[in-house]
Amino acid sequence: MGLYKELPESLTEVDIIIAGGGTAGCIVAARLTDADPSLSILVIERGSNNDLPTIAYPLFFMQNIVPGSKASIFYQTAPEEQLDGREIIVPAGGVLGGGSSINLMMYTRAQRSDFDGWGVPGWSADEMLPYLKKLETYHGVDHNGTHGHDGPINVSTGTFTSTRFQNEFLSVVEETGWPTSDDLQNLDSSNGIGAQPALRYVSPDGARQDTANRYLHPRLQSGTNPNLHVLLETSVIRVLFDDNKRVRAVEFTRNPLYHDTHSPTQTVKARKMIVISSGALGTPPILERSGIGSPEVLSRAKVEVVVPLPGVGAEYEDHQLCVYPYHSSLSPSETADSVALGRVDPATLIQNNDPTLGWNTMDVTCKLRPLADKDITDLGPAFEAAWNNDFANTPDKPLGMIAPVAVFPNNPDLVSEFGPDKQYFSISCFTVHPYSRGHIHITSPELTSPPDFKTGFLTDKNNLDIKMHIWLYKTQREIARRMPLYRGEVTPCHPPFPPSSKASAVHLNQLLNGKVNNISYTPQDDAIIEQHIRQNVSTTWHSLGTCKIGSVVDENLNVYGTAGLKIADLSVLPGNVAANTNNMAMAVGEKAAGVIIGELGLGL
Ligand SMILES: Cc1cc2nc3c(=O)[nH]c(=O)nc-3n(C[C@H](O)[C@H](O)[C@H](O)COP(=O)(O)OP(=O)(O)OC[C@H]3O[C@@H](n4cnc5c(N)ncnc54)[C@H](O)[C@@H]3O)c2cc1C
Repeated sequence: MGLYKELPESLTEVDIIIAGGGTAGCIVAARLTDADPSLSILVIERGSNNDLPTIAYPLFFMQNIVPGSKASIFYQTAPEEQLDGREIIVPAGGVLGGGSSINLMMYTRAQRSDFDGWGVPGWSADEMLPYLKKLETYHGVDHNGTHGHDGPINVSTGTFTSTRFQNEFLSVVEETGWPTSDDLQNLDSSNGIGAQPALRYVSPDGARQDTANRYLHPRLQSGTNPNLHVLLETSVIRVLFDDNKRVRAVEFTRNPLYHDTHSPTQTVKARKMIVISSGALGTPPILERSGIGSPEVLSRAKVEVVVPLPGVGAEYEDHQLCVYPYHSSLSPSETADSVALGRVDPATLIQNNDPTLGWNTMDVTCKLRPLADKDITDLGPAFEAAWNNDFANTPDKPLGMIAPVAVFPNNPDLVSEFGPDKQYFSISCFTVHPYSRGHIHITSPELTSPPDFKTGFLTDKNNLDIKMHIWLYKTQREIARRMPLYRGEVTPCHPPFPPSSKASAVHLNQLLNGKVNNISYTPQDDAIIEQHIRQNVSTTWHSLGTCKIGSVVDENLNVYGTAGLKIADLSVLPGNVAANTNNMAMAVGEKAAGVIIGELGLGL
């Protein structure tokens, strides 16, 4: 099996090197070796194999991002003034399979207008649909043939759903006036706006569907792809070029996280191509260490310029997340609190083959935009102008996504006073087309130097992103209050409204009586919400756009000014998408493989 922790001495040169064995990288490798098994391919992955129990069982997803986990890379920003001076930590996948091995497995697809809005040849919704279908075996209802039925990634409800929680949330969304459907991910139904019962990257028998297990390992194990090689626990430092700026080789070293002794720098040559696939936060540093990037950044970092490309590492985007927990009348068998709050030993669940093991706690997928004009005008003239410009005429463009989870996801100490038998739910809200941008750049040629990273969250000059969050806060809270299982807000995790405010948090013994009226918020309340968001907004782990098509790569993913160098990961997205981003990363992998197969004439 071609899975190594040390490069075999015989392997000094291959046809194609893939720098990063993450979500997209595993797909590129698998599709290329299928197209031509004689092609020698080397994937170099910074992390370990993905054979950990926290990865195998969907329920334990949070364990992959707790501090100290080796399954994630923790990219840390400098203090960000607009976020109350906080240093934000953005985890990304750090094992084989990348984000797909550690993520929350929520299945959503980008909107038709996301693809079409880019205006990039080959990347429209209709042109990308074949790739979206190719990657999946969809176990939901497929009304109009827009889903795939024989791809590697199973999309299903998994082995458990918290049905009462799901039904109550969907009913309130529908009563409020948004559509609900069994499939909002087909690029067209209800313009993709509204809510649906969640599907996940989990097989019907409860296995996580990451791209390492679903694309790469079967080829490594089958014996039919002897020229596919995967080097684990090894970091790519940079790409080396010849005098014509054609790629020649990759420089790499063993990852000190896994190897005690100092490792020398090694190189491996690429005959045909190098594909960088190290993710939106991992790819720009590799390019910059290779001399590709903004001349100012490179000069500060003391790296010689090979190709000046100011777009590298610029324009960092993420979705920006706030999570609001609630007290509930749910029973222990309807939430994941037993695991999250340490009330049950995970080993017991495994021993009992508990159905919740194949669950990710998120039972509804929801993309919302305001129903009433007043909601827009209430957010002020600058927001109204932005809405009219960017949203009003694009009816499938949501303002945000709202994901209810049947668990208390914060520090257990915050709810210990309420006793060991209490159950919670939370509503996660994230903006999907934020206006703010950040950046990631190297600060030296060394792999080990911390990057200059800023998320830039909430830095847009007209405060439009914070307005979206204020709308999301009020909207999700009205939905929560109308669910019969709602029993009030978990106070430390909501804006600290004073007791005199009509918006102050409550803790109830029973559901809200009679007709529930919307809370009316004063300007002081809005200021308190804003401050709370600045103090709490965080990553949705949806990093993208740091090496955009049109700025760093062309539509065939070639890095401008070089030959034989491509990028295949979420750094290439020219704009944001109103979806969780795993689907897009897999689609980029499929698309990149299709382009390379065509260019190299493989499988003809
Ligand atoms: C905690 C978390 C939860 C998420 N939840 C969801 C969800 O529920 N649904 C959803 O759709 N999306 C979710 N996402 C987002 C989604 O998983 C990512 O957008 C997607 O996986 C990114 O794919 P990628 O190929 O661009 O990069 P990645 O999958 O991150 O791949 C990059 C790979 O490169 C490796 N690498 C980095 N630097 C180097 C180097 N120098 N040398 C060698 N290798 C390197 C990394 O270890 C990694 O394996 C989540 C992400 C995270 C982190």
